[in-house]
Amino acid sequence: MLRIAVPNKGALSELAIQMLREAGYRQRRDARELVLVDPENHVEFFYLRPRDIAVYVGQGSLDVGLTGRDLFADARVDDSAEEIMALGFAKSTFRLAAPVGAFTDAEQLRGRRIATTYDGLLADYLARTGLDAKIVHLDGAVESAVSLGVADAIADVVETGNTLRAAGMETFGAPIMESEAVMIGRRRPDRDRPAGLDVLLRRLQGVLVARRWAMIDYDVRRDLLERATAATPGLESPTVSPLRDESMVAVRSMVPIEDVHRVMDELYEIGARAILVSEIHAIRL
Ligand SMILES: Nc1ncnc2c1ncn2[C@@H]1O[C@H](COP(=O)(O)OP(=O)(O)OP(=O)(O)O)[C@@H](O)[C@H]1O
Ligand SMILES: O=P(O)(O)OC[C@H]1O[C@H](OP(=O)(O)OP(=O)(O)O)[C@H](O)[C@@H]1O
Ligand SMILES: [Mg+2]
Repeated sequence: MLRIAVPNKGALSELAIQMLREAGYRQRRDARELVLVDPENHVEFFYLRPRDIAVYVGQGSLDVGLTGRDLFADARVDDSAEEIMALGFAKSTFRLAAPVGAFTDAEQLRGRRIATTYDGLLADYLARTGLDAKIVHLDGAVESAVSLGVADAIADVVETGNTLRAAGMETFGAPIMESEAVMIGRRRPDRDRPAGLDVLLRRLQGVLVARRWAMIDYDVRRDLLERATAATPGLESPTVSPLRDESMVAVRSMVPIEDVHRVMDELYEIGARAILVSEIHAIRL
């Protein structure tokens, strides 16, 4: 049975569980459940602290796990585990920040104190850039570290920047890491690939595509077909079906969700009518 680690709380947990549900797996209903077996799919889910997931996968206790790229880097288990798929949610950047106006460049942190909950990630960054600074480890709410005098700057997760702004802080220097939820797995030869892993990855890939694409249908005059299908090339090639009115055809194609309205406008201009867009629930490419 494939053993999969899933975040049990925090920013990743609900979205990870939702994605696994969309991929057709059973998920726990009660937040106190620590283990859940999905016998039909031959997988077993272990609900663990997001920070610990890389440790379990790195040690080989579990086959794969959903975690954040930043948490994975922070755990420093790169020699035994690797990122196998980016999952497209919980996107954030890991950045340096300080009270507005305090610093403009990372170089200015030489000899200063930086507070973070991601010591490993920060230490690797400091080593990589040859910056000699002191790391102050905290457990959370690092935005208060500077005003309370335990650090000169912080290194933390930034999404909207609202938390920083509310604390009177700003980012400076280049981002240390672009993060998002990822699937990690133990490094091992292909022949030792655990059963069920390929199915899991194909299903998750399907969810990612279904989230990015919609289905578009429309009717158009045959003589306008070339122009219309140029606007809706789809993933492979649009389906064109005859209509009872032989001067017309029906077209069905996939279209990126962010382009839906622009494409509908374009099709209407070309002369297509009865343009309808529907959601894709699941897909296997
Ligand atoms: N506001 C956010 N937007 C997007 N991703 C986020 C956000 N906050 C945290 N994350 C991501 O979630 C993961 C860790 O967050 P989570 O809240 O689960 O842990 P934590 O904050 O370290 O722990 P805790 O909240 O229990 O102290 C990281 O991968 C991080 O990049
Ligand atoms: O840029 P923003 O959109 O404001 O998001 C970033 C904030 O979100 C996370 O905090 P979380 O809510 O997990 O609280 P925590 O400090 O307890 O981890 C992170 O640690 C930042 O503080
Ligand atoms: Mg948090």
